Amino acid sequence: MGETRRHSVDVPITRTLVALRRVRSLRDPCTTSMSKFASLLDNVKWETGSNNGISLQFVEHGDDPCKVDAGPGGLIPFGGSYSIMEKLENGCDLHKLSSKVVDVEGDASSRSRSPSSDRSVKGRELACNVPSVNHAEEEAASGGRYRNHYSTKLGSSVGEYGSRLGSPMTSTNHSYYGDEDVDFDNQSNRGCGITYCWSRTPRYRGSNQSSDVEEYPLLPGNGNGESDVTTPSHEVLPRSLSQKFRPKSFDELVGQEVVVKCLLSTILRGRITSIYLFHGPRGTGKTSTSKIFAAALNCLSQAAHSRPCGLCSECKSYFSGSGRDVMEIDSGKLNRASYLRSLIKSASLPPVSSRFKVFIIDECQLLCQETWGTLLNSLDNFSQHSVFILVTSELERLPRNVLSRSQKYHFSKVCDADISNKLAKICVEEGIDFDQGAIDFIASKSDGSLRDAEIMLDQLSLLGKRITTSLAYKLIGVVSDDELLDLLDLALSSDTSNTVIRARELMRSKIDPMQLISQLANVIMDIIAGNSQESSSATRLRFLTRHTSEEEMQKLSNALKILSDAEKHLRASKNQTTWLTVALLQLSNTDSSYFATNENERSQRSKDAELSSTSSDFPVDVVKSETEDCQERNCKETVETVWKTVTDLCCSDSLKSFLLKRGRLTSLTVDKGVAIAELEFYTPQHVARAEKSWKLIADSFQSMLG
Ligand SMILES: Nc1ncnc2c1ncn2[C@@H]1O[C@H](COP(=O)(O)OP(=O)(O)OP(=O)(O)O)[C@@H](O)[C@H]1O
Ligand SMILES: [Zn+2]
Repeated sequence: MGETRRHSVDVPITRTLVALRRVRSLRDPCTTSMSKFASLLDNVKWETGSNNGISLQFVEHGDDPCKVDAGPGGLIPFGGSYSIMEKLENGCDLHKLSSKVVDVEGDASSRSRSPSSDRSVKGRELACNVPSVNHAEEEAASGGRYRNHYSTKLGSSVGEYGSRLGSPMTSTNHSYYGDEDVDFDNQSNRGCGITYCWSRTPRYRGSNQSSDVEEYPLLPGNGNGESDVTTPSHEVLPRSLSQKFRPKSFDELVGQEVVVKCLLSTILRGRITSIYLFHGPRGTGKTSTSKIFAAALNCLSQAAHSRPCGLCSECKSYFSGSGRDVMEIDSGKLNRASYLRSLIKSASLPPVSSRFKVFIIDECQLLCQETWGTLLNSLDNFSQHSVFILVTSELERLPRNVLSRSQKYHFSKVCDADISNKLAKICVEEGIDFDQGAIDFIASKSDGSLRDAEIMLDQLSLLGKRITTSLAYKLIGVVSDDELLDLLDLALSSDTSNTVIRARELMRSKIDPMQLISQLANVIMDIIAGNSQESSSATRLRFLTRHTSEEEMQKLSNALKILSDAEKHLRASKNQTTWLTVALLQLSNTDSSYFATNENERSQRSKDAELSSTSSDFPVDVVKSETEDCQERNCKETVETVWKTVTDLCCSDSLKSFLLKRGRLTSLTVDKGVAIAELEFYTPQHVARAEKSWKLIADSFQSMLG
């Protein structure tokens, strides 16, 4: 015991630790939907490394262990009438048209329903505004056909945009889908960043484009000093299912019943306030709702509950993109002083031709403090007819005084069943063949975001085949429930080597550790909650029959605890594959002491960890000295588990029992593909014996670490 020797042996590993890299989780709100599929590519890249190694260090127990260091336009208003747009399309000179636009504006502002001519309107009341257009007549003339038109198209016209039941738009109107293009186009054209909503085309910016907002004041050309630029039109087709199926009426919004009810009631009662704040998770319909609400505010339909009707002149001009009183504001640009000034000026003027001038500020969390301050200070100067709709998915980033002055609407995650229904409808409309299981699976993986679900469906539909569950599994990069249950079964049955083999197989080829852990946790929760009985596969039934006893249920709930603790641990770890494997090997325990919660145990472990951390200098992802977090929790037990696994994996029984009896693992360090294991033995003889078998021991470590 007095003598201490340490031996370091480098053993090449043939592969890198595949799972060191993490694919962003499907549940990560910042994840763009396309990136969810990156795991497929990642796996390809990560198969190639071969220059890694395991280093084993043999140390005899001793008082003085000697250390061996190994290194490791303005609202470019549309001309206001189709005649002008047509002229523009035909190559007419824009500048010559400006006087015509003013004329049109003049007409518009003299209409009896225009609030600009009704300065006595108090508050923001809707009810008294009688449309100058005979709505019933108009409906008879054009709209009566509208719904029928849609229903005849349903399911029959794949690829024909706008063929949507209940939509306020005509099927030939493509503009709705184009608005995202418009924004993009604005940016690429250095435009002012403000667009009319639902516009049909990217905006014409005039011949001398400039990013200076003063050249594109937010003022329409209605005699109030507002700008008069119109745009030529070209059709913009939807680029994705989610663009194509953006809801255009309250009816079409999925899963936001409370919000819809409140907003409809607001419209019915005519109690319109000046700031609305739509917040909630991404892809749940906030932006769509802001547009629908903006349209509804100006809709001329007598039947308030059916606003926006899609048929009146206001709706038509809005949906066609020629409306001038609803503006989408680019939050980034609004931080510019000149741009902000223009907006404030515009908001203080009455609408051009509609009841309300609506400013939709999407991603408003991007506004800086000064911008908020200026906006709020100017509120009193704003027209009674200016309405702001703020949209954000990061409520916590908004100043408190903004929150307190807004009417807030929370958009909740859309439930899986609603998402499934919507996807199924889209498939029927688009003529896409699908398995219900695949649709349900997509819904369950979209974390309440209908947009994410639609994007997944879109991508699967590109394969041109029937959308099956296994196709969905492959594309989304997750493992099937059956595979999960198999793995869980092995882990719960203490089948160490097969657990390790199966887990590594899955993580190598299909899924990253964070995702695997979250899927395992979900499957366990389903089983505990008894949600898994319907349409159970043979594997599931087998699993259920094997794990029904009270003790098994206890194991499952401990497993859940272990996995949830391990997930936190994994987040901070560079070697996720190893630690997930270690966590899996703990699942067969009937107590959840692996990640102990007991304070005494914790502090004892902490001491152990500190002690052991003095025996190595490797500043990396290491059991003993990794992070305070790790030290606090479970270093000792983790090391013990790793050691047990490694010995279990030894192919020689005598070596296995020798290692278990005479030696122990004191630390394991993994850094940049190099693993360093530090072993202790009772006597120099044991060290010598272990040295003779170093290759076998290294092999076991290699199997364990992948
Ligand atoms: N509640 C919903 N009802 C119907 N469609 C929805 C809903 N939520 C999202 N969608 C679909 O997702 C697309 C994007 O929705 P939208 O832009 O309104 O979401 P969002 O909540 O504003 O997202 P973000 O916060 O990322 O801007 C829509 O075009 C639509 O196809
Ligand atoms: Zn209308």
